[in-house]
Amino acid sequence: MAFSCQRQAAAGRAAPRTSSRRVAAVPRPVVLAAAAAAPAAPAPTPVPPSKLIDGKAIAETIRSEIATEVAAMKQQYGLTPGLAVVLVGSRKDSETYVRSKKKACAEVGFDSYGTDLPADVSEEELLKVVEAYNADPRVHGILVQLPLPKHISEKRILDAISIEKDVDGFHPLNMGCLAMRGREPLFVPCTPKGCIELLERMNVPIAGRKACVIGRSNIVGMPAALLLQRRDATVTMVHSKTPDAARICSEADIVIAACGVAEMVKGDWIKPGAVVIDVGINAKDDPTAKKGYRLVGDVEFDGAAARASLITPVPGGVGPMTIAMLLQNTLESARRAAKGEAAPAH
Ligand SMILES: NC(=O)C1=CN([C@@H]2O[C@H](COP(=O)(O)OP(=O)(O)OC[C@H]3O[C@@H](n4cnc5c(N)ncnc54)[C@H](OP(=O)(O)O)[C@@H]3O)[C@@H](O)[C@H]2O)C=CC1
Ligand SMILES: Nc1nc(=O)c2c([nH]1)NC[C@@H]1CN(c3ccc(C(=O)N[C@@H](CCC(=O)O)C(=O)O)cc3)C=[N+]21
Repeated sequence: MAFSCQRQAAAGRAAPRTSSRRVAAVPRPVVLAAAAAAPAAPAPTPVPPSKLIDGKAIAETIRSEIATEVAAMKQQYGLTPGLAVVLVGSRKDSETYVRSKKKACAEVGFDSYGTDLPADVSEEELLKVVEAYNADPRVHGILVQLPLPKHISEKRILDAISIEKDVDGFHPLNMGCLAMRGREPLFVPCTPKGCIELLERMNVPIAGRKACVIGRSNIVGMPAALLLQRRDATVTMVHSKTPDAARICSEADIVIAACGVAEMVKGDWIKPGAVVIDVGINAKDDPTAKKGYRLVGDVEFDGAAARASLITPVPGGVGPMTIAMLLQNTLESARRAAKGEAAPAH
């Protein structure tokens, strides 16, 4: 197979990178909840703002950088980046994510295209939709929202997305290039890319540090470990069959938690001074919350924050970065199209 993943300049590689600029100062929340009335029970010590990695603010900065580049691209090439989002079925969480992706597109000046299909759509029908977007020159990125219904082969659908429009970075050729030395993927998966971007924008050194990645999924844990390892961290991966996860985690300078188990990573799993990136998004019953639940991560926040030097909150940490990275990948794809870079044979 004549295939090259090597056209992308920098996304999967160690710094320096050109696709995003470092922010000089990261906006931090300034006001701690004022203790107007003393709480009846002792509340956990508030986390100092200086410990928080404000993913929401960093993602906003990135989105405004992207908006500036989109305006320039429109002027220089008369080209507007386009993202196609395909949603199958009517899972509430998927509908919410798809809505926020389309809104983010509009805010930075992208065109977005959407196809909503019923949960019982056939694999063949879905493939036709993907193929139509593959052939559409207005579309620079294609995202098929996961998970797909059981009767559809995720593998077959992800394989059908043109690697040049694979802004999720889930195609096996992009994944394979990420795993190989001397190769560069065309796109790096958005969530792990967002985790690394947070570390870099917070000036957290990665090279030579010990990292622990909890979870080994294709979309988060595995590519996160590969990205850290590409930046010369020594990475240990923990999964559901790992017998001594707490001990392994407690040796790490950098922890990326992506196991999908609410608040599994406890405070005493965290080495004092470590940096904690919590990817998890879990709904936890909370009768005091408006919706009857609140979002928590895979890390028990208060306990971990007491020991960490930096930690991401949930929500407002990795989630907004995932969307910012999706926009960044789509912009990069449009830039390649504008420059007429040759398509690799595949
Ligand atoms: N913020 C964001 O943008 C995003 C957030 N997420 C969130 O991140 C989390 C992970 O997502 P995803 O990777 O898709 O999840 P998956 O369910 O696909 O993978 C979970 C991984 O965690 C491992 N795991 C499960 N239980 C344990 C355990 N008890 N101890 C150690 N490891 C365990 C599994 O191990 P094994 O391989 O052995 O089964 C698996 O590798 C979820 O909370 C999800 O909602 C996901 C995508 C984006
Ligand atoms: N093809 C595909 N690509 C994906 O990238 C993909 C996917 N399928 N399926 C589902 C997961 C999940 N995911 C999230 C994106 C944004 C937030 C996000 O913005 N979260 C906010 C708000 C959360 C809320 O309020 O509901 C936050 O954490 O602050 C979360 C999770 C992308 N995923």
